[in-house]
Amino acid sequence: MADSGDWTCDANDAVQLTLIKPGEQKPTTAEIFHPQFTYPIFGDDEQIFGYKGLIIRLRFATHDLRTHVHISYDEKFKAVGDAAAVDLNKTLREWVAESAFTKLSDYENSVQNDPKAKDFKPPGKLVHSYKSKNRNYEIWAGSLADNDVRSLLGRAQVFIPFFIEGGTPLVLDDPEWTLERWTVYFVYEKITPSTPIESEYSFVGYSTVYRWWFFPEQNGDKVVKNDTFPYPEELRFSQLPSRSRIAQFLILPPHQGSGHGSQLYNVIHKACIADKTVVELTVEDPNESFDVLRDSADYHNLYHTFLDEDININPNPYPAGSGKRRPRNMPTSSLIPTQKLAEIRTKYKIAPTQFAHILEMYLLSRIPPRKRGGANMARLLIKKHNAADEDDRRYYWWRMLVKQRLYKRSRDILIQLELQDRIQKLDETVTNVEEGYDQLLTVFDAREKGRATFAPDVDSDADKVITAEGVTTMHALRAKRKYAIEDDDEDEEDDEVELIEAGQAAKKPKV
Ligand SMILES: CC(=O)SCCNC(=O)CCNC(=O)[C@H](O)C(C)(C)COP(=O)(O)OP(=O)(O)OC[C@H]1O[C@@H](n2cnc3c(N)ncnc32)[C@H](O)[C@@H]1OP(=O)(O)O
Repeated sequence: MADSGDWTCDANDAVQLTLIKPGEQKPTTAEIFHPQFTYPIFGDDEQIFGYKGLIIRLRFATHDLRTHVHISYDEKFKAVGDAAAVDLNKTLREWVAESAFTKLSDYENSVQNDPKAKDFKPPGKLVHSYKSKNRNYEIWAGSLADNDVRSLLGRAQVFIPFFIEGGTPLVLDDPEWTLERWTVYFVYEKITPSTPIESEYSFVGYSTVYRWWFFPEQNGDKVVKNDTFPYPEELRFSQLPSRSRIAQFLILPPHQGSGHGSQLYNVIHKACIADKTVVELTVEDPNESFDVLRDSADYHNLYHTFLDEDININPNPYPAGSGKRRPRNMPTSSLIPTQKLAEIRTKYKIAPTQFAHILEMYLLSRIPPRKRGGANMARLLIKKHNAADEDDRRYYWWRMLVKQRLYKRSRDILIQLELQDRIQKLDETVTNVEEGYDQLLTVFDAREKGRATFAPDVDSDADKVITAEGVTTMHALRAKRKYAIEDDDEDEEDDEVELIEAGQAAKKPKV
């Protein structure tokens, strides 16, 4: 039997994703890129056995994403006993629609001579237009109950196993009342066609958002009603109070890092704010890159409101003459304007934990860096809220506020620790949180000083940031980013928060 190493190839290299459009004589390649993951399709090792020179090319038409699968190789392993080459057609059929397994010439012909392409418009309604790097983009949105939205999403979902870790494609043949809960946003570049038959639209990315039942807080007595079930026709699930929940969010690799993710997130966020039935925007199992995008967008959206409302930590929360001894309870509502903050959160429809992160980041930004942590810490440990300098006191209270939130969310874990260990664990975690915020703030504040818009201005070179160490890039800062706490703002009640060791990055697999 041949050495298996010779017959095994890296699935991420073997799979090529290609966007194609009509050319002079035959279709040409607009973009070509490789997947980030293939483990859902080919297994954890992301290896394919049984081929030499294997190329699995998935072609997508730039406008409507009609798909084609083409497999080519130099040699295929002849089965010996149980050892046989992976059955690629069978494996891929679980992920790609049957219509993609046609003759290449038929597929190319359908792209090259599609009479509808030149009039193609993305399904749904145009909800936003913007420019990035002097190119024009549009965001369209439609209900999943719309056939055209559903069929385009069906094709776009092929990208999920390749780019969204743990993501699963949506079931598209659910009953209409449940499809109505979903809105799909498509991002397209609007191009100038180079041939008369080419479409003006070229796919960039998409997101799916669904309405998630929100149980309103009951004031007073709860009343059990004897209403009829099923509910009357007029009661639409799409009109009941709900949270909006982002489920899938993808910008294709050739377009990443150009601000499209931020534009798309802001459009979804604005739609939530405008919709009276939506209480808040939440996200299903965000990954770390999505968290950065969301933190960045939410920080910039809230920054000016916090500034206008002069949100800051009150360095003197205790009434004058109350003595040196600190009362047992945290004076939270004297430290920060809790009522006003609750109003801001409700207005912007940001989920509680996410709002707390942004607020903590903002409050930290109001304390001069030289007053935070480091050499100052030893003095602060002794002086605490009695420190002479008000920024020292603010920093002390900032740490206490973060500890308070962490403690509330991690109480079940923390109470199992000895008091000293508990204190130490909380302290380490706050330091870790602060470090993560600090790195983000370097970038966010640099951007705020330069410009400040609701929707991010994506035309300038925001990737370069000046820090104490000189000019660095977003990428370098991102690499240093730490997630100190694993938490999920959407499931406040039953969520277990894990305090993790400093320097350990939390990964949240999507399930
Ligand atoms: C709910 C979910 O589906 S979670 C899964 C999210 N999707 C994926 O991970 C699929 C693959 N990746 C992507 O689709 C994209 O890279 C996204 C959606 C994560 C980001 O979209 P982009 O268009 O590249 O983001 P955009 O250029 O708008 O940048 C937004 C911010 O996030 C930061 N960012 C972008 N990509 C990354 C990344 N890979 N890691 C960390 N930060 C990132 C940017 O620096 C930027 O910060 P700034 O606003 O302060 O400048």
